[in-house]
Amino acid sequence: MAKQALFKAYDLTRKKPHKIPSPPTKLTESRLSENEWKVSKRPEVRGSKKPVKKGRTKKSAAAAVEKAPKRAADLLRCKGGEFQCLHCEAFSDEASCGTACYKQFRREHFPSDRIDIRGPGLLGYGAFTKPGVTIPKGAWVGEYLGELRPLTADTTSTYRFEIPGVCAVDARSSGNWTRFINSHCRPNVKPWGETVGKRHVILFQALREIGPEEEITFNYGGRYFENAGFLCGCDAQKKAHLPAGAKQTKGKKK
Ligand SMILES: C[S@@+](CC[C@H](N)C(=O)[O-])C[C@H]1O[C@@H](n2cnc3c(N)ncnc32)[C@H](O)[C@@H]1O
Repeated sequence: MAKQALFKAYDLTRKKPHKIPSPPTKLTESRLSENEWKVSKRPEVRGSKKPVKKGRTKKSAAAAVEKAPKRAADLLRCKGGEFQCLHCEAFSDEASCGTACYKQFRREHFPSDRIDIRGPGLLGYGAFTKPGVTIPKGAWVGEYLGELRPLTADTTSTYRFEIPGVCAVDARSSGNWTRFINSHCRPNVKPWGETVGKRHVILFQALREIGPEEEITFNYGGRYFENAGFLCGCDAQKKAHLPAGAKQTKGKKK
């Protein structure tokens, strides 16, 4: 896959391709805007909800909310002992599980030479398996990477995924091939929120065997299309339509 081709994108609203300025392929620690975090509510890490103590002044509660994280990557770190690592199956307070688990999981599951980015087509660019590549049912095909942002910041990006209670991963201007996965009403992968090496991750898993040169898709869901203000244009139906499983919201159809 040519490096340049990776970070072209298709803007359906302007109906033309554009290039993304800075494409770090690693989950980024850059662009962590202190101000963005200051105005946001501090993300609440799952399982770490502490009741506000009686007698705590409004001022000190506000100070806790305004403290920005030192590094974006720290946000993904699991706290407490209730998470089980998908790789080593240890619970997160056990010493054996950590960065090594995450690295090993990535090496084992995500060989980089399986995917091509093709397009632009009707839905812009898309992610396809390369000729000769077959992905078995149940395989982990990739991790959704991007900039880590507060849950409350800029919810308009159409490349935004939420890790509930943790933060949002926005692949609008950086990410990996998974940012090119289009939506389909008969998808072949599904996103999961998982824990690998004491880290919150969003992983895609094959729902069935995926053959060579097949487009990789998942169902973005009704809320995505409702927020984005357009209908699903996948080829499961002849006309633009509500995505499979979504309920019609009165007056929203365009
Ligand atoms: C995460 S991006 C996928 C990659 C995008 N096609 C590109 O070229 O960069 C999501 C955007 O792709 C387009 N898209 C993906 N699936 C679609 C679908 N089923 N119907 C309409 N637009 C879709 C929309 O523009 C959407 O905002």
